[in-house]
Amino acid sequence: MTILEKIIAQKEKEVAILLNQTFDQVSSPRQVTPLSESLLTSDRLGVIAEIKRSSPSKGDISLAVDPVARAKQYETNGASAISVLTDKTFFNGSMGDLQAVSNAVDLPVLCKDFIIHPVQIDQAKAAGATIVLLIVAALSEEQLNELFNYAKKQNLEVLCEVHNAKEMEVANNLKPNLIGINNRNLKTFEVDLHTTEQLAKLAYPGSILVSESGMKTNVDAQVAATAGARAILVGETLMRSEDLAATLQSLRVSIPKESLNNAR
Ligand SMILES: O=C(O)c1ccccc1NCC(=O)[C@H](O)[C@H](O)COP(=O)(O)O
Repeated sequence: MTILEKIIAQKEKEVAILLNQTFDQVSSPRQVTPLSESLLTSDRLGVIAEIKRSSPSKGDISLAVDPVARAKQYETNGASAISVLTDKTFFNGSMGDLQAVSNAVDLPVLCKDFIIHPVQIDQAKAAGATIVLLIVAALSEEQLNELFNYAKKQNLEVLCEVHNAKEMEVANNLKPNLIGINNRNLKTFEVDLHTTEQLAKLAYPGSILVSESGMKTNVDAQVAATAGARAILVGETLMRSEDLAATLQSLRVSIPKESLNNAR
C-alpha cells in the first residue's frame, strides 16, 4: 500500500464518523479577499504559508507550534494565505488548528486535507476555511467533479492538485481557478521542482498556478515564478525558519513581466 492509499483508507473511516455529526450551516465563508483575486493583482509571487507539525516524509517538524501565533506571523510578513494541515493521524494537525487560525487572521485559509466526501467540505467550511484542496490522485473523476461542484456551491475556492500530465488533463476539464502542481510524489515522497516546469505549460490557460512542496530558497521560488506559478505553497521551510520575515521576503520574488500579462 502506498502512503496515499493508507491515508485514503483512514479518511474513509473518518468520513463514516463525520456522517453522524452535523456541522453549523455557515451561509457564506469568512469575508476575505479571495486568494485567486489577490494573486492576480500582485506582481510578486504569493506564498501560501503552511502550519505543518509533522509529515509522513519528514517525521516531526514542529509538534509544539502555536498555530495562531505562527499564522499571525505569516500574515504580518506578507503571506497571501494560510494552509492548515488538519489531518491528525499522519500530520498531527486538527480541525481545531484550522478553526483557531481562521478566527485569528484576515487571510484566506486553506483546509489542507485529503477530501473524499462532501461532509469534509462542510466540516472545513464550518471551521472557517475559505479554500479546500482536492487532490486528483486521491479521487475518481466522478468524485472530483462532485466535490469540485459541491465546494463551488458553498462559495469556497478550490485548489485542484496534480502531479503528472494525466492528472493535469483531468483537472483542466474543470477549468479551475487554482491549480496546484505538487512537486512531491505522494506515493514515493520524491520531490522534484522540475515537475512545476514540466506541467505548467500543460495547464488550462485561465488557471492560476501554485507550485507546492520542496520550496527552500529564493532560487526555487524564482524557478517556480519563471515556469508560470503565481504562488508557492510552503510548509517545512517556514516551520523551521528562525527568521520568518527574511525567509518570506526572500520567497516573494517578482513575477516575470511576460507572466503578469497572461491570464495567470
Ligand atoms: O509532506 C509529506 O510528507 C506528505 C506526504 C504524503 C502526502 C502529502 C504530504 N504533504 C502535504 C503537502 O502537500 C505539503 O505539506 C505541502 O505541499 C508543503 O510541502 P513542504 O513545503 O515541502 O513542506
